[in-house]
Amino acid sequence: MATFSEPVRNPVTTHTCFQHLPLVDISGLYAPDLPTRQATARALGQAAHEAGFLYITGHPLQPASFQSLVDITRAYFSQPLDRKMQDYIGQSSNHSGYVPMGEEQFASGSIDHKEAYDIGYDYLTEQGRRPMLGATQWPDFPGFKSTVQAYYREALQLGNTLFRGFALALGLDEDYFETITLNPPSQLRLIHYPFNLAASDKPGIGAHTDYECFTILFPTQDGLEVMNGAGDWIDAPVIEGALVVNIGDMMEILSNGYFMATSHRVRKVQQERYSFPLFCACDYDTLIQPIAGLKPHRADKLYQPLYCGDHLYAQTIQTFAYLKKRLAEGQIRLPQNAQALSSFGHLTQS
Ligand SMILES: O=C(O)CCC(=O)C(=O)O
Ligand SMILES: [Fe+2]
Repeated sequence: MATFSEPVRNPVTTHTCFQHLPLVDISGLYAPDLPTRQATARALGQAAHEAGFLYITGHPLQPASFQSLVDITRAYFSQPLDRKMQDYIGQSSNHSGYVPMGEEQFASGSIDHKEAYDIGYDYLTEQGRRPMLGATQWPDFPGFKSTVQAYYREALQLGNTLFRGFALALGLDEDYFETITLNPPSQLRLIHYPFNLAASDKPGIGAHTDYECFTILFPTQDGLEVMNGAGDWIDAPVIEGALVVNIGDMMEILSNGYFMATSHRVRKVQQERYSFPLFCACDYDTLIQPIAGLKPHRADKLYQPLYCGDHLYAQTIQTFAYLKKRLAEGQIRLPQNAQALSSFGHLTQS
């Protein structure tokens, strides 16, 4: 296994030393009776507590939606770079568009060997637009918008069901998250890790936690690695038809450490690889702090309240080259309470 320069691991973790990710059939979250939904939520909650990462089956997304998404993404990325740069994310008003290789850098400073297209919530109302919430920059590419938007909507619906499951798992009202997930700045990324025969020890994507509440990930190839409670990297291979769900920074705060943002990275594999994370956030102005009544699970952490959109924006400013440049030139500022990269989960910056 390749060794990359790693941040320091925080020894306090709720995670077990799992050797594979747990798998939860979530079909019970769609059951008409509450006891079945509660039992499924308990399984979801246990997996999220002990591993922070799990496979889900029994979700309503269909193979045809996955296939259409992969086909249109492959077609889009096969265009020449100068064509894709016409959709460059740095020219959008709300952080959506094409992300060339090297644009995004995580804490280790290493370059990721990937390109991406970031899709936002496509918030078309004038009022309430923010740096990470507005009209998505769509490329002029036949079939792209309709296909990607259809997947986005299905996956966001699934996210709403998972929010209900997490609410039950935390002992809250099932609809606890409903009023704070009306127009969330939830991003869908289309990621392409190009074929590379010599790809042995390069990071496809460096170690990090996701910033939002949780992520719903559809990967087409192996390569994902997840850190367990012992600090070991565990392979999360593709399971046909299953999606991967993982806990992000904001769910760690909301749950008072019961769920922990979980570090992961992608090993560069020789095969061409696509992956599609949908990062499920709360509304932009939601104050993210431990939910009243939830007891603390991490003695080492006193969570500072922060606004959902501000946290996303702060982390994005610190990782995207075009925003780092604007910050250095004084055109933009970090939001108040901005956290350093890698402030959550069991990896913290040295
Ligand atoms: O490509 C993957 O499987 C994971 C991508 C990821 O972790 C991310 O974009 O945050
Ligand atoms: Fe991630």
